[in-house]
Amino acid sequence: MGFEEATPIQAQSIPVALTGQDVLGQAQTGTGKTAAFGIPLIDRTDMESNDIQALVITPTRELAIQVAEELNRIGQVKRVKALPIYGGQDINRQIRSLKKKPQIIVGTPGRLQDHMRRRTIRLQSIHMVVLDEADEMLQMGFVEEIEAILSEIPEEHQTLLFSATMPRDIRALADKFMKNPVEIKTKTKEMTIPTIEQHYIELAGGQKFDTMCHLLDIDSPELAIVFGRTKKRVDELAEGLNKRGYSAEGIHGDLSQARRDTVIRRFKEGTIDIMVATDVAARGLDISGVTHVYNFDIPQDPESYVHRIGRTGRAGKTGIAMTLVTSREIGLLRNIERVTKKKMVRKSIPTFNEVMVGQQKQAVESLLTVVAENKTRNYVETAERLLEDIDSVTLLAAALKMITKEPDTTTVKITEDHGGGFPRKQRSSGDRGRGGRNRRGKTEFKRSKNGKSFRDKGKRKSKV
Ligand SMILES: Nc1ncnc2c1ncn2[C@@H]1O[C@H](COP(=O)(O)OP(=O)(O)OP(=O)(O)O)[C@@H](O)[C@H]1O
Ligand SMILES: [Mg+2]
Repeated sequence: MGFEEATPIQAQSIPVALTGQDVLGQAQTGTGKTAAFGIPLIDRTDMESNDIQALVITPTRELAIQVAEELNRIGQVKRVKALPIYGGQDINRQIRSLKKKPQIIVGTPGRLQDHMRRRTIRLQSIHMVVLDEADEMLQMGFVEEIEAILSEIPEEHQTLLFSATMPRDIRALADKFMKNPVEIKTKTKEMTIPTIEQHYIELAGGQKFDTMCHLLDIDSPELAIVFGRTKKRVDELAEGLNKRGYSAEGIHGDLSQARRDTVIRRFKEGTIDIMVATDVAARGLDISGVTHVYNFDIPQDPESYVHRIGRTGRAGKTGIAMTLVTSREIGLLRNIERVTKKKMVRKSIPTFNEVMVGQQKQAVESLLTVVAENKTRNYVETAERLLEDIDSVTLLAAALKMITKEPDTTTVKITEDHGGGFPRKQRSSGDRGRGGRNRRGKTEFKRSKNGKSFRDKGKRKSKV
């Protein structure tokens, strides 16, 4: 895979996990936790057996796909097969793939339970379980589902639990699901990666959109993720950015899985360079080339912040994170700083002049590239003729004006947002917050005509 040395979390976890002990592993975003649990999983897979031997549970579908891909890369030589099983994908197709005897399943809780109910997945031979982003699954209220899944797994199994954040209540989960876990924490003062520059701008809600555009103009990110608080805002933001001439697409839990897959693919290939997302894309996603993360809306809790900005600055790369915050939300920002033990640098709203400077810089770069290509012969005669009447500075300035993208002022309306202010856990059940994920629990339990539960479907939809 081209890795030259193990990252600290890998160096510390792999030997312990290889002995079969339970591991509770915490290390910053982008430091290779997937391989930290993936290498022991692959190593401890018995190729003589045709059974499913390991189960990885992830909070989102995209993460299930990505983790399965990474496990397949790690297991390539040994020929270990990992299969992602997630909601929104044709279940019959998954049933067919399950018949091909993968040794490892990577799944989201809801769909895993679907397969358990249909008896299309056998968990009786599993001896390794990984909870990736364990604290998020706890936060999303997946504990019951995970318990139900684990109850079908033989008592004798190893559990590996990983995340970049381990809030205190994760202990309860660890106590519930693990046996004397070895706790491995890579030593760092700050919870965030030092190579990510962290900035914030304090502004009024109504200034956010223009400011966002100006930042994009100045920074000209290679790939950027813009996080919005709700699905509706993500839709409006993506649409607004397109109106202003940026190539952006939104991703959130109300879109079809096919659409979500398309957005991720187009973002990875660089067909679009801005992905606007809810927290559905905050965890675990490893997309190279993400140079900037913008929190159009400040996240509700510090963990969410850590994971969101961790989509940049991965595997030793640098990154820039910018958070837009209104004055009434400044408390949330200070709380994030306190928990991450890292101060964000305050920036001011970019001025028109700064935007112009940024845009002109890009225009000059394009111009100089053309100069370097040395293919302007066909234009020389015209240029010389023009220079007879107009002085060179005026002429060049006019050409620059033509190729410079001046700030676009197309009117864009983003619905005012009154949602911020409380951490997720404290919010009331009517709050739309993170896609209504807290509207969960038994009250939503419904039965369809054929007796199958719709509950998971509804829950899953609202969560991821
Ligand atoms: N030993 C290594 N050397 C170099 N790169 C590595 C190494 N191990 C993993 N990577 C790469 O680093 C990137 C980040 O890894 P990974 O996604 O596992 O991070 P993570 O710790 O799980 O992050 P997050 O907390 O965001 O989920 C991946 O592209 C991975 O292939
Ligand atoms: Mg990860």
